[in-house]
Amino acid sequence: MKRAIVLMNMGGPNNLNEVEVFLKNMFNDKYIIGAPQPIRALIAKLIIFRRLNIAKENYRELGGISPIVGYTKRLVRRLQKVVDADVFYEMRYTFPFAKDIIKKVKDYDEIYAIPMYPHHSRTTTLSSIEDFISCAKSFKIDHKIKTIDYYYDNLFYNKAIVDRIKETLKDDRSEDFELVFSAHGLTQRVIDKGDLYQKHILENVEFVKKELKLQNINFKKIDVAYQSRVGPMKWLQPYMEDKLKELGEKVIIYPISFTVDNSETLGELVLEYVELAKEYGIKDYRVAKAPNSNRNFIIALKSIYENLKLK
Ligand SMILES: C=CC1=C(C)c2cc3[nH]c(cc4nc(cc5[nH]c(cc1n2)c(C)c5CCC(=O)O)C(CCC(=O)O)=C4C)c(C)c3C=C
Ligand SMILES: [Fe+2]
Ligand SMILES: [Fe+2]
Repeated sequence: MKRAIVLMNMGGPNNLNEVEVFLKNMFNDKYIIGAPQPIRALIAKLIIFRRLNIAKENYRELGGISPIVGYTKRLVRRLQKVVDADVFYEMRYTFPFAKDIIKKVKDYDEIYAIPMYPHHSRTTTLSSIEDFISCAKSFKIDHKIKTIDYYYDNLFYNKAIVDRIKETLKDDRSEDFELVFSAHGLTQRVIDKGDLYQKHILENVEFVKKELKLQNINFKKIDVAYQSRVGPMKWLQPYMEDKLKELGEKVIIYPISFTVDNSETLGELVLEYVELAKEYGIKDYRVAKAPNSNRNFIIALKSIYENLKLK
């Protein structure tokens, strides 16, 4: 029996020339911009016109490549060591696309497509799964695919988060710090139409709180805020920019939407918001790493795969 695991993520530019392709593919996704064609293509053009140079500058500061690429490749190598399947990754908006990986795995007996999104959203999980399955259909192998909608309730995934928070705290007293879970934002409109993302984020926070309590780690205060707002629409609130104003002198931010570090974590949270934090009088501002190749996260992915095998 030949099995393949395919980790599915959003992607990020592999070099500065790919920034435009990344944004173009993202904003032409009907799950990201809800408007019908040709209005969607027009909106996409407009956003790219306004955003391309800012985005390029952000990626230049990160070394000309999205951090998502390296962290994903490393995760693939680490997972490969503990499973009886060949591990691949594919990206929704940048190379390697679903079609590139489907070509490699088409002769496998079973294909386990695991989203790198722990929370369900139509804009991320559904978009990736639908794209992967539709591509598999064109190769007549869609019946081989098993997938999962969300796993924010997985114990080992939550333990990985607590590991990262502890690493960020180092030997300092948790009671002196405020912990803020930063989630990637989404327009309020998408949520009002029934998207599960915010519900899953808030439930995830409760799972982490439970694990923190079990490990006897108590923070001064625990909060949730939303980052990465783009455009004039109303997004999920509170916005991270506003939340930072309310905080005390010692803060740990945990990037809860992500399983691997990317431009939103190492760029926006680490490089951009640190400036705002200084301005608002935060003296000790720390950002936790995403799970990446954390031991407990590898166990989580392995357990998701093993459970899917039984289905
Ligand atoms: C309408 C716009 C966007 C929606 C909706 C959205 C949802 C969403 N995105 C992620 C995860 C990531 N987003 C990343 C980058 C990014 N996202 C948007 C816009 C929307 N995201 C933009 C314009 C960008 C590019 C960066 C910028 O110009 O500011 C990334 C990082 C990719 C990388 O290169 O490292 C991730 C990851 C989630 C989880 C989500 C909804 C749940
Ligand atoms: Fe995004
Ligand atoms: Fe952003």
